[in-house]
Amino acid sequence: MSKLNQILFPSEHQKPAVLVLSDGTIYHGLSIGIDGKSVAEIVFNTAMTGYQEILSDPSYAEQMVTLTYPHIGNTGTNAADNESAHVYAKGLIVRDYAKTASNFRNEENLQSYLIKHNVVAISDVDTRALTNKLRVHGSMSACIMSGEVDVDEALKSAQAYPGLAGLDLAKVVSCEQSYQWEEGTYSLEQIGFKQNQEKTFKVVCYDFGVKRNILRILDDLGCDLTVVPAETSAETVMAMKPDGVFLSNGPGDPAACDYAIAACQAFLQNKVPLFGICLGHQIMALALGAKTMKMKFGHHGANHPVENCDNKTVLITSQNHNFAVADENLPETLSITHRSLFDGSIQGIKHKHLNAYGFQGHPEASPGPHEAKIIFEPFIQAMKQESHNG
Ligand SMILES: NC(=O)CC[C@H](N)C(=O)O
Repeated sequence: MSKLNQILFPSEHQKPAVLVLSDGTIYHGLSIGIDGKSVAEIVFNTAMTGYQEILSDPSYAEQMVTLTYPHIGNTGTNAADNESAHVYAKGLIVRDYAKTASNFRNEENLQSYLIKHNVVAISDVDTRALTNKLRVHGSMSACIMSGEVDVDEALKSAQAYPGLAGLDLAKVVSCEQSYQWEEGTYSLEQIGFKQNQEKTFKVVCYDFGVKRNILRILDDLGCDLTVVPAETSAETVMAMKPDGVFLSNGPGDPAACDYAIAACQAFLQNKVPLFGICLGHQIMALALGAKTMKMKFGHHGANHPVENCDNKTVLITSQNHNFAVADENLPETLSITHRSLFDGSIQGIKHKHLNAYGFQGHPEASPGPHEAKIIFEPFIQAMKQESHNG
């Protein structure tokens, strides 16, 4: 098939697909992925761009994503925009799949990308009605079936799915072996990733499902990065003599990651500068004695306003979380640095006496606005200060 045909007619004919929610709601549509069945928790994401980065964000393991932006597929996909080596989302739900991908960076249309990565996906769904339902009722289990469709079986599967609470997925998606990361952020001028030579700090990054753009930003900021598997002990990491430890984003319930909470407590005891993003922030909070809770429908999007509690400035942030640090019984040693302007939930914390910082949103964006990049600064400053102190 010629490239033009591939773009205009991504499949010979479109097969039927169905999305069934655990409350019995049924949406019929068309398959834009593989034939098959997928069962997971369903969430909605309000980002207007970045479907490829969303699909390849490991934090979406065991979730299927409905995108509220109606036209999906218009910019195609490319190798540079993957946030990891796989697609982790367990399904994709869209309103209108764009059969023509038009972008100078396009390498492969979304449908063949989905098929290549074994994703079940459905288009022609009333995603506005679906999102309204999820907002009112909260997250639910759901099943997508495509190709051969059996609504009764889909409903049974959706209702049997237990949900995310209590699930430790960080160690499932984590890397198997440690590795060095040596790549900066993407430069449109260079049409490629920056190669930064100057490395000032040795940082060990716990991979709970890390997004590549976090590593790239840390690389830009002068960090010599060693990425380690989720279950690496604190002793192993301390033996590497890091200037700081970074705790990544990742899927699942933070309270189930007891090994990571224990490692984090050891770093706090040893006064190693710590910085956690999303799951990493939640794990750090748990290590410090805070509690986490499951939210009604979470935060997923690239347009979430977050207030800096000190100076009352607002950041528009990228978000993807279903759990949050609870206000109740927050230890005295922690101060709240940021709150969501949507629902008031805790979005940032710091320890009052140690160099330990957590941010609930995704300051690396990808997709999303870049203004939250300043969130990396306190960690970098803490490592600078520690190296001055000796
Ligand atoms: N993006 C993330 O790191 C998500 C953290 C956690 N799994 C949550 O859903 O809240």
